[in-house]
Amino acid sequence: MTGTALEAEGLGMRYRGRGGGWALRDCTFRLPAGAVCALVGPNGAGKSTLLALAAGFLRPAEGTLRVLGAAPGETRARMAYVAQDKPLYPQLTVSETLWAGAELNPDGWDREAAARIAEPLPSDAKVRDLSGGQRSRLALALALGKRAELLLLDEPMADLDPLARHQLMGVLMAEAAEHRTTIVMSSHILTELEGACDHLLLIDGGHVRLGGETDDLIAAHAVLTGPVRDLAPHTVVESRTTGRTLTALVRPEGPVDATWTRSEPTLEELLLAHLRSPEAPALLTPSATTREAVAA
Ligand SMILES: Nc1ncnc2c1ncn2[C@@H]1O[C@H](COP(=O)(O)OP(=O)(O)OP(=O)(O)O)[C@@H](O)[C@H]1O
Repeated sequence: MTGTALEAEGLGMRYRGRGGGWALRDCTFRLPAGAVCALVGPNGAGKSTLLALAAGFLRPAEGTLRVLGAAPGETRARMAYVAQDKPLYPQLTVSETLWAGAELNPDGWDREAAARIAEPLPSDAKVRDLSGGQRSRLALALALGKRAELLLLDEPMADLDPLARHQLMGVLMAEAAEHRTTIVMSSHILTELEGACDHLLLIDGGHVRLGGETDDLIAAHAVLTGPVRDLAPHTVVESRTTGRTLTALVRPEGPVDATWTRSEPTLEELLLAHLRSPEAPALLTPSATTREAVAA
């Protein structure tokens, strides 16, 4: 195994005052260093909680989370975290914010990377007068300027217009490729993730449902169409019948009978089928499986 960016073992988190409900529970997975990982799941799934735990802003109620090989709080200098509400100092201007970023990161500030992202912003404008999308751009400029090994981005593109989204996604991907930066990015916009992210972590109801390389997760599934009959021995994630035709998304267990018409699911089909079928067993590819889980 090469380096590990994130490794969770039995990770659980509950907020005080929530009547004992778990925001995350029994989460065990690994994310290799250098991965560009989409963190997906419905509202309230636990995505922001996981990112805040990784950033060291929350503490687990149970289990462990290692970030870049250490406890989360110990690696803050090596990672950048852009929270969902993009906290910035409202009274500072854009250029003062970038100046503060440079001052706070004297050893590794990448002025050019930050300036490239912040370039369309009015440099004299106060942060409090920026639009939501402009604030997102400034927060990303700070994150990239830090030249971190790990970027934790909570819905970074949500407020951005399509052109800005496209441009910034390109910058992020170039960053990841050039510096082998690990990126974990939560998003609800599947089209934004498809093609950009090589890894996927699907969380639902506080549990990890899918984890690993996107290509491997897709390859582990098949859409089968044919006359209605038993799908054994395959693991069925979701099936539906229209007249006499059965269509199912399965994890093939051994060869697939040639009487089925078989196709590869799209990423969206894979995710939606799992979200509609909470009883389908979780699947982690080998790269997402922790050492402990392998040993057990
Ligand atoms: N500060 C908090 N206090 C109490 N409960 C919280 C707090 N933050 C989150 N929760 C709860 O924890 C669970 C997970 O929330 P979280 O924000 O991590 O989900 P999410 O996947 O990021 O959702 P979204 O896609 O809506 O941003 C939810 O049930 C939410 O209500």
